[in-house]
Amino acid sequence: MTEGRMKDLAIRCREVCRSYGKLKVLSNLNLTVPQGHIYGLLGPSGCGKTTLLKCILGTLKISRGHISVLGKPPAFPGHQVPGRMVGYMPQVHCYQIKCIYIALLTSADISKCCTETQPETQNSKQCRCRSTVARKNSLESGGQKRRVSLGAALLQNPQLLILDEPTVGVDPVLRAKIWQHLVEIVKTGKVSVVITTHYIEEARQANVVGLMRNGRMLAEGEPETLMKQNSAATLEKAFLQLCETSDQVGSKHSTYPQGGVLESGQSLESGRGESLPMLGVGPGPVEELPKYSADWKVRVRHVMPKWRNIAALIIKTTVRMKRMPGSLFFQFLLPVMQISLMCLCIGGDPKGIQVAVVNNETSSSSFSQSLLSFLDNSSVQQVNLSHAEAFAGAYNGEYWAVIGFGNNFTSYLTKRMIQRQVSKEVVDGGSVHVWLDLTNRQIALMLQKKIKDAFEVHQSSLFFFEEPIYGSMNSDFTTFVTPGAVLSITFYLAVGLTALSFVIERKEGLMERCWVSGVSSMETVLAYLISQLIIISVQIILLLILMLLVFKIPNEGNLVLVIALIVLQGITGTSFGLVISSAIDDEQNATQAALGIFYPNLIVSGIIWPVECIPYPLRYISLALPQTYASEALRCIMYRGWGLSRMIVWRGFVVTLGWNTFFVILAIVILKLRM
Ligand SMILES: Nc1ncnc2c1ncn2[C@@H]1O[C@H](COP(=O)(O)OP(=O)(O)OP(=O)(O)O)[C@@H](O)[C@H]1O
Repeated sequence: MTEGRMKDLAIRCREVCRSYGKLKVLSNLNLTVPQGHIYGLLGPSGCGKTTLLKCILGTLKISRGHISVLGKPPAFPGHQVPGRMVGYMPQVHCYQIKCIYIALLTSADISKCCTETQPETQNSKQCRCRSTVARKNSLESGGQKRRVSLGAALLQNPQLLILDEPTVGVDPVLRAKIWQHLVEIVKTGKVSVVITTHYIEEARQANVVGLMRNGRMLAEGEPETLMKQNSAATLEKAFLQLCETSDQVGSKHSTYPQGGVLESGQSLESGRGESLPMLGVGPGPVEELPKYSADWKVRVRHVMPKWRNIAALIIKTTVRMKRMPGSLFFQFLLPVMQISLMCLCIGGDPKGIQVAVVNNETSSSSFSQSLLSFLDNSSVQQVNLSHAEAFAGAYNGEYWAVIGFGNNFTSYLTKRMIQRQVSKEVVDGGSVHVWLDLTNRQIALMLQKKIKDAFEVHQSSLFFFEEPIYGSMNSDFTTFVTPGAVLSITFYLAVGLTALSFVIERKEGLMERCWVSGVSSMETVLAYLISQLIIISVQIILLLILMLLVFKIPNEGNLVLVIALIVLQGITGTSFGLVISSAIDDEQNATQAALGIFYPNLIVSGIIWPVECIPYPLRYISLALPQTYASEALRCIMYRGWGLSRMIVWRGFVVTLGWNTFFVILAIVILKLRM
C-alpha cells in the first residue's frame, strides 16, 4: 500500500490478534476506516468490539498484526494517538454524575480545550455541553449523562472519534440527534468516526459498516451494498444472513479456534467468487508494512512526564475532592480522631484500682502507715481489711492485690537498715508483702511501680533513680507508641484512600479517558502523589497541633525533620495504594488487601511493642518493613533530639525513600503492563 493511500485511511488494522490469557478475543482481524467517514462497528455482545477499539486507541497492546491510526501505529513516540488527535467515549453505564462533570473538565484540560484554538462555531454543539455542565446539578438523566460524556470526547476537536455504544439506553429523539451530529462533523472530511452499536438499523446512517463475529470481521462495506449482496431488506437481515453463512462454513472448517470461517483478510463473499466493496481489505498480495521511525529526541519527549498533563490530573482530583466535601472532611478528621482516641485511651495509668491492705501495725507513727500514705491515691484505692477478708475479696476478683505488713514491720525494717547481717525472720518481717492478680499485666505492673514509687518517696529504697538521660520520669506507654502510631495512621490512610479512589476512577472509565487523552502511567502516578501530598499536609498539621499542643507529647527535636518523615511515610502509603489499585480491579478486593496488610505490619513493625521482644526470624522481617526503622527514627528525633547526623535517624529516611521509590516504580510498571 502506498503512503498516499495510507494517508486516506483513518484506521487500518491488519491480521490483528489479541487474547486475554487463554481467551482469544481478536483473531486475524482486518478493518479499514477511510478518512472522513462514519464507520459502524456491529456485532453481538462479547465478539470483541470494545477490545478492538482499545487496541486502536493504544490502551491495549495487540498480540500480533499491525494497526495504523491516522498514519502511525497507536502509542508510537510523538504520535498523538492516544492523545489530542483522538476523542473517546467509553462504554460505561454506571457513570456518576459528578464524575462526568470532572471527566469533561479533565478532558478539556488534558487536551487543551478546543475553544482556545478553534472558533466556537466549528463545534457549537460540543460547546453547548459546557453550558450543560454549568447546570451540573440538573445532570441526572441517563440521556444527559451520555450527552455530556459525548461532549467530553468531542471537546478537543479530535480527528478521530471513537464512540463505544453511545446510543444504548438513549431515547429515539436523542439517538437521532447524536447521529445527526456525527453526520455533520464528518462532512468536513477531516473527522472520522468509529461507532459501535447494538441497534443495527441505526448504523445504516454510517458510510461504512463492519460486521464482527467471534473476533473476526465477517464483512465490511457500505450498508446498502451489504444488504444488496445478501438480498436483505434490512441491515439486520443482512447481518443474520452473514452469520448463518459463517456458521455453515465454520462447521466445515472446525479447525478455527473461535468458529471463525474466513481465511485471514478474506471476505466471506470472496469465497463465493463475488467481491464485496471491501475498501481495500480483500486478501490481495502480501503487503510490506511501512517502517516507522522516530528521532531520539521525540522518543525521550514521549517518555518524559508532561507537567501540563500532571497539572490537569491534579485539577481533576481537586475538583473531585471539592465536589465531595464530606469525604474530604472525613479524610482530615480521621487521623485526628484516631490519634486523640489513642492518646486518651492507651498508655495512661489505670485509675481507681482497689487494693486490699492488711496492716497488722496499729500505731499511727509506724513505717507502714507512713508508707501507705505515699501511695498514689488517684490510682490505688486502699481498703483496710483482715487477712481472711482481703484474700477472700482478692479471690472473688474484688481486689487487684493484697498488701500485707507484719506486726513488727517498723522495728524489723529499722534493723534491716542498721545491721549488716540480719536473720531471715527480720528480712521477712521487715518486708512489704504483695500478692498480685497477674491476669491483667498492665494493672499489675502499674501497682508494682506505684508501691516502688512510694518506697522511693519514703526514702526506704536502696535505689535512687537520677534524672533520666533521655525522656522524662513521667513518660508512659503513650509516649512510646505515639511516633509509630502517627506514621502508621498517615501511611495506612493514604494506602486505603488512594487504593479506593484509584479503583473507583478506573471503574468509572475516568482513568481510561485520561489515558486516551495521552496521559502516561508515570504522569498518573505522579499526579496522585502530588494530590495526596496536599491532603497529607493538612492531616499532618492537624495531627501535630493535637499531639504537641493538646496531648503534650514531648518533642526535643527539629520539627522540620518530624514533618518530613511523616510526609514521606504518607507519600509511601500513597505509592503502596497505587500498587494495590493498579494490580487489583475492584474496590472490595483493594480494601481487603489494604486491611489484610495493616495488622501484621502494625504488630511486626515494633509500633505497639518493642522490636526487641520479637522472635529472631520475625525480627528480620520486621526490619525490612517500611515503618520499623522510620518509627525508631521518629522516636529518636522527638525524644532524644537527634538529627540527620545520627545513623538511626537517616536510616529511617533512607528506608522510607527506598520503599517509596520501589512502590512508585512497581505501580508504573503494573499500570503500563495493564494499559
Ligand atoms: N479485561 C478482560 N479480561 C478478561 N477477559 C476480558 C476482558 N475484557 C473483555 N474480556 C472478554 O473478551 C471478550 C470480548 O469482550 P469485549 O468487551 O471486547 O466485547 P464487546 O463486543 O465489546 O461486547 P459488548 O458489545 O457487550 O460490549 C468477552 O468474552 C469478554 O468477557
